[in-house]
Amino acid sequence: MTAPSNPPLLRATDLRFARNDQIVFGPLSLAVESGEALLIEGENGAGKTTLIRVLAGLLKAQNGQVTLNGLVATPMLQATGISYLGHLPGLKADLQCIENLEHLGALQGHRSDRTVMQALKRVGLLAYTFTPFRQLSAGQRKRLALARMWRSQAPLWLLDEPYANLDLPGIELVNQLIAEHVAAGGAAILTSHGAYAAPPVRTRTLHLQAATA
Ligand SMILES: Nc1ncnc2c1ncn2[C@@H]1O[C@H](COP(=O)(O)OP(=O)(O)OP(=O)(O)O)[C@@H](O)[C@H]1O
Repeated sequence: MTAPSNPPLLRATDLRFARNDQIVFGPLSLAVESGEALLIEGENGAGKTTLIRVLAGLLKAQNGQVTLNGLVATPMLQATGISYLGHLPGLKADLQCIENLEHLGALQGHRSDRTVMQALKRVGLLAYTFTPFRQLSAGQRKRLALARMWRSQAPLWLLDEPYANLDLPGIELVNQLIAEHVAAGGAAILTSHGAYAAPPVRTRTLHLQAATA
């Protein structure tokens, strides 16, 4: 008798999303398991952001189902199981870097073994600890969003264009963070409009093509 295998961290089945009767993607199915990454590729407008927002529970698909660890996704399961890094980083313009991480950690929970200062150091922002978010460059903002994700307890990371605005060390940082997270049993789904970077881990690729109405 074979041992039952664990369900994937996330499985999407027959997902289809349309706006005003115009299909954006689908129906499509995908899964990501503990210990791997899934790269969603596609040109501008192919629907990558839309798909990742559906997976995060920020948009509702017309058809299909998303499960997390075999359970139908609910807002509660998505809030605890998923850490989402989107184009808008969800950080407060008037708060300092340290205040932003403290605020979000208190609100969303955080790993007890990762302090705010460790997170700022990890992403190369120690010198900006007391700088208000609004004064950060685009790449520094992305780094702060990565610091929030690094402290998160969620096993599944959803990263929308994580390499955008980052210099080469920043791209390497994203890859290292994903590699460590995946090696520790987590999983990551990330989007990219070009295959100019990919995490150095077991990675599956899904190619999205803009749907023609
Ligand atoms: N709020 C919106 N209202 C109407 N249409 C939208 C909205 N957001 C996106 N779209 C459309 O949905 C399609 C998919 O957009 P999406 O942002 O998911 O693409 P993408 O693959 O992430 O593109 P990019 O690589 O440029 O970020 C595009 O045709 C876009 O114009």
